[in-house]
Amino acid sequence: MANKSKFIDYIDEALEKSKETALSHLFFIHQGIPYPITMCTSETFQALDTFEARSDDIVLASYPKCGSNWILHIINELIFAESKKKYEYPEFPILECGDPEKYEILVIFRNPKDTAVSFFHFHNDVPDIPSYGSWDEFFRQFMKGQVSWGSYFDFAINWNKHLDDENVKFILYEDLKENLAAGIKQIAEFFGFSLTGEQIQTISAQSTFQAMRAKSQETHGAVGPFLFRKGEVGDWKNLFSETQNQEMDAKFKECLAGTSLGAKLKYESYCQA
Ligand SMILES: Nc1ncnc2c1ncn2[C@@H]1O[C@H](COP(=O)(O)OS(=O)(=O)O)[C@@H](OP(=O)(O)O)[C@H]1O
Repeated sequence: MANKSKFIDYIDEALEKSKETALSHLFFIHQGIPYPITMCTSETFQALDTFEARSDDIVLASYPKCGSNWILHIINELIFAESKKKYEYPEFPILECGDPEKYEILVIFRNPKDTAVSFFHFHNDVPDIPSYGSWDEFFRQFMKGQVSWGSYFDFAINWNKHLDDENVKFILYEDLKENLAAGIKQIAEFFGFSLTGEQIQTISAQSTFQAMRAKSQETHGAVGPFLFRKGEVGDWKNLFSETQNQEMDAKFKECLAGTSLGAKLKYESYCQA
């Protein structure tokens, strides 16, 4: 994250607002989806209606807690390796709308159980962000899609329609964990960056959870160590009850069984093993 001060200023401001916000007052609804009033405004959505992308823009789509900061870091390193230019964010780099046809889009997914657990910890660990009464309460809201940025499953159902589009590249968090260098190579190839094996190895070393967590205060400010919390696959086993497992398994089946995305998420390996 190059232009750190603006990036961190934005996060700090959102945290400052969160301090005075009760969970029951956290959301405003835009087109049926809850967004946190501490980070999004209806004016931003309105302004984005007339947003025009440049043909070489890169767009990343992610449900919260699926690894968006991980991918942003990798993209920055790839751009730096290719062009020797450190990308400077003029603003906080999250766009909520726009015409996806104009971009090459990376979409990162993570299994829904670990995503929910990461999301719960973020709310309840960061002192200034409104907490849920318990994991069970968060789980109920997550399953109803009544959390910030709405339903994981609706997000997944919508992206399932676009996975095979030419301008879309799917990345799975768990695959990246399994083989970071291979994932970085695929991302580089998708964007047409021609890097040496050595450059890919260097970026891999800088993109491990430990390396990013060590720099998290510098890159993300006070929230850094909470954002880069654990970075593991299977942490859901520490919180999910048997009933919650069954409920999530049934929801996955209902929404994604037999779909292209359903297969790509490797649910049996990461959520049932
Ligand atoms: N390098 C690397 N390796 C492995 N895992 C990583 C990495 N970087 C971020 N993470 C984990 O991604 C989770 C946060 O996701 P996001 O960055 O999408 O969060 S946010 O929605 O922008 O708040 C959060 O997951 P949990 O640790 O399970 O909470 C981060 O730790």
